Amino acid sequence: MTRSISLHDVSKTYTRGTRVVDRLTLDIAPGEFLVLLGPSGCGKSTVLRMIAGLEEITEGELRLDGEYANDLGPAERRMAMVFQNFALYPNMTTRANIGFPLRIEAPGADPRPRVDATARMLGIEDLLDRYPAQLSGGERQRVAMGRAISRHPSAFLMDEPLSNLDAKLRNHLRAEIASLTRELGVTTVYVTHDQAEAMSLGDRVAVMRGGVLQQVDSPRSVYALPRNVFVAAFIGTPRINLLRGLVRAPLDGAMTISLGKQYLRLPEPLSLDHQLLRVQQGREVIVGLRSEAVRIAHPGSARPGEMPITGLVEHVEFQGHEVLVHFNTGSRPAHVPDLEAARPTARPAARRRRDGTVLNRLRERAGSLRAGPVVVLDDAPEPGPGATPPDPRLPGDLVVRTTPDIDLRRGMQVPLLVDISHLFVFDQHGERICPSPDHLPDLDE
Ligand SMILES: Nc1ncnc2c1ncn2[C@@H]1O[C@H](COP(=O)(O)OP(=O)(O)OP(=O)(O)O)[C@@H](O)[C@H]1O
Repeated sequence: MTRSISLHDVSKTYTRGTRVVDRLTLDIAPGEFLVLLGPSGCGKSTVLRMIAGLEEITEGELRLDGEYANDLGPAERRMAMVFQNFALYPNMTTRANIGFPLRIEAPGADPRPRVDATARMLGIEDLLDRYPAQLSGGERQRVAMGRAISRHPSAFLMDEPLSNLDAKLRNHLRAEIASLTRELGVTTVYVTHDQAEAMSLGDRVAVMRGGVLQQVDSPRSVYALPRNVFVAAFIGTPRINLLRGLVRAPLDGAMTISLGKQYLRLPEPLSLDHQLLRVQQGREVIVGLRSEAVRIAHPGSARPGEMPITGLVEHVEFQGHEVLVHFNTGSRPAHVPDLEAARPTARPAARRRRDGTVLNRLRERAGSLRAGPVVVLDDAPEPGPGATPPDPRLPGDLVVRTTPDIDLRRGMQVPLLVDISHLFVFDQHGERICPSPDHLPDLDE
């Protein structure tokens, strides 16, 4: 009943010739809950609509249970879609709304038993005689879910189904959706731009940027082993700290990563990961530090693997159960484009001219939107004297989470310990190099 969904090299080009989904390959197992996650406009809904049959696939293949399915009509796919705007018929009661797809599917058959069973499952039996206008947002969404479930579909396709609801209700329904889909064991593809929602719901999370799949993995893996800085920055709250660093690996001294005025000394003996960093000697890299990698403490209390730096308090964000402290450590933050926007920013004209190979020209002509490297450090402008930071709302270069009992004020110089075992290093293009990727880098490169 429930089915596997495979997309192989699937692209979508709308009439204007822009590729909004670019060579996406994804295998979704029967009964799996897969979340498509990414910023607004990155192509998530388009992927969902191609799976549903509501949008034609420009290139590539869709397979349902291994069978070629590009040309199947939406009804033949036996999938149910739930949208954010619920789309209930206003002139029908809850009973009629839930029973509607059943009446279309099997005219003449009595939909009551299935409608009643569905309403029982969702706890909405007492709402069966009400019209949508007489229901709250959460109740309407439950009815919409009921309509999707009653047909016993082979897959659920959900497009931001909770985004119109308030935070409390969203959390509640999120838990309901998770347990319901698990109970039914139906393959589910769920679209959201909310990383917390993706992490709490998905068996796996597929992160997209500019129409291109960046990584598909378990929530734990996308958090702990993000493939690139985009994934690292998109997932996790507070957002990972990304600092520009320089690897120094003298033959006769300790290996360090300098962060502007300070440096992190890598503990000896060097781990295999850190030994591999030697090839980056003299190159700029991006250091990623999640909030659990840094704590406020004196060097004397350092545990093995923790290295000291200091930070100047620039801003203290009180959040009740915790405090986020924004420090200035004298390093330069690395900025990741596209985190909120749809498309990778266009590269500067001068650089485009230099890259004018036949392949690149052909690619451009084909209207390809294949998202390029996430960050190219040597393209980033050097801030001149007196230059304003790119995001004036976020002072400091390092945000550290702490308990509310520590009294910190702007202007204080504070000792910090960095846990090197939680250190991420990304190369100039934003690809993760430490912890090392599965495939070791080509040292001759
Ligand atoms: N019918 C269409 N014709 C032309 N362009 C379209 C069409 N539908 C979507 N697009 C464009 O395709 C890109 C991807 O849109 P899509 O709705 O798939 O993104 P999304 O990631 O789901 O965004 P959101 O979270 O805002 O819904 C966007 O740039 C959008 O403007």
